[in-house]
Amino acid sequence: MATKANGGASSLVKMAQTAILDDITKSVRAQSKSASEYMPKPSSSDHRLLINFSCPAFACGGTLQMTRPKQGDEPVEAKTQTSTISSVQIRFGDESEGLTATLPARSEVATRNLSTLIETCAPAAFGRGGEDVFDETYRKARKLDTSQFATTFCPYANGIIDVVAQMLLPSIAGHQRGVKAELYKLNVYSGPSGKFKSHVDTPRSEKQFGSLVVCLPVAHEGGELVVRHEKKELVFDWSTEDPHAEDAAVKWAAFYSDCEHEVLEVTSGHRITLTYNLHATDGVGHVVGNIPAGLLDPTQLPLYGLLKTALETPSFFSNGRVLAMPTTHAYAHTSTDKELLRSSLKGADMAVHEVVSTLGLGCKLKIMFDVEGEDRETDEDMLKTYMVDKPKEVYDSTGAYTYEEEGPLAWANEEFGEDQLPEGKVTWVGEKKQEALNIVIPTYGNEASVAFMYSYVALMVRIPSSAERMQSSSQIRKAAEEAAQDEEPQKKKARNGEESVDSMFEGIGEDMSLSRFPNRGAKAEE
Ligand SMILES: O=C(O)CCC(=O)C(=O)O
Ligand SMILES: [Fe+2]
Repeated sequence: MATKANGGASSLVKMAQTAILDDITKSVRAQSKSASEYMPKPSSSDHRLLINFSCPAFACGGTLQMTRPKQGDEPVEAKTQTSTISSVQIRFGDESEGLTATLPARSEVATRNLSTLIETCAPAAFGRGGEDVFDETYRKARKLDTSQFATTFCPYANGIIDVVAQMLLPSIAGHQRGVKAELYKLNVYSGPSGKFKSHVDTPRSEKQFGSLVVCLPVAHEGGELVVRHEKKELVFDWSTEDPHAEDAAVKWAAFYSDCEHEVLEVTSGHRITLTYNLHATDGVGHVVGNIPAGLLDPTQLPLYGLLKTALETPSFFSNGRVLAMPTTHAYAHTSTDKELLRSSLKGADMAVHEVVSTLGLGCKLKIMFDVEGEDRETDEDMLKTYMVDKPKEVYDSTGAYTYEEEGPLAWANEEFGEDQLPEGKVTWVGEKKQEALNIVIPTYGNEASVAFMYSYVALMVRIPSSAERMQSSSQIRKAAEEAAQDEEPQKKKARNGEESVDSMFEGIGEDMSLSRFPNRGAKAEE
């Protein structure tokens, strides 16, 4: 009997545990959502970067503790696990008579300047039906535009942006998207009755995915920020009685653009916030082809001068050539990728790509891989290096080779001898650093189609014949000027990525990027 009773009790315990675990699982699932739903509509060029995101929450927030100023020789306690900040300064006012409000306001002057800052702010409007509206029953606040103030507060320097990037824009396939925070307003909600009723922020760019609110250390009561998403609600209560106290802090919250949010009534004091628009960027590691015009000047890279001089020399491959340049880095891709991500080229490989693009030369990426085979003539074992455009042409969904020798492969041979490539049109530049890598890393359980592998790549650069070069040297100059000055990166990318038919690339790849040289396929334009 006793045993039975115990057994009953333990199974009840088990049932309870299972129920709790179920609840936890449901709650985690409910918090998890495809970030693509929060992202702007993908453009054709970057849609592959948006798939498979998952995000843990619709909002996140935290605290930056204020450090007390040191008293005399007093050592400051090292709080290695806590983010700290000593003060936030806001400079405002006319150029000739600008003032600085230092927060927390710990002196008489600072308190006076804080009052002047608040008085300087103008009533804040909100958008209704496409118009700016002033209606204090809906929004009672004052604001300064970014043209009217500057601040020492930097959400990058204190790590907030890193946290936001990781929480709200997790990486896919090793591609971490970057976050650009654009300072938008300084807002003051004063008690009694400062507020901003439920609204959704107006996105200010296609890539805006969220907003960041930073609450400065100024005494106030009330004014909770409530962020809602699908019947869930997060409340950020930043009221603080005494910003001089030990626990004075800067508080922050970030949330997705589609989240409805409101600022509840401030009952006393002043709730002062900095707001930022958060935009997704391609992030470090994915800038090639998307570099804003002028930010990187490829004509300053040593390779530019060398290659330009070579192109101006008539005897340099006078009949035209393809230069095959093995990359110095290996690149990740899945076994089913349709193409390699040009934008992820890095270091020297990125430099080569940018230089040849600026010089108007077509540039194609090909995956290299080695296969053990037999020399047909001597029957000897040998390692053959093949090249292929699309990973899916050579790997099956488990990451294993499925190539066919008669397929879309170009044989480069183990010595990288130029004669082995179709019609002797290719010259290898530099050395293949090591055997092609094929590291398969199963990323999501046994779903082999998303396995990753790293491959060395060859940058295939098209050198036009000297006749073509002569004809177009003025165009090269123009192209270089455009790239250095005002050409839209998208335009440049579109041109480099466009497909064309080029006899020089027959057997090497059917979709060689378009170059700026006129003697190309029908799509050439300049
Ligand atoms: O100050 C806040 O907490 C949020 C303000 C806000 O929602 C806005 O400025 O759009
Ligand atoms: Fe808002």
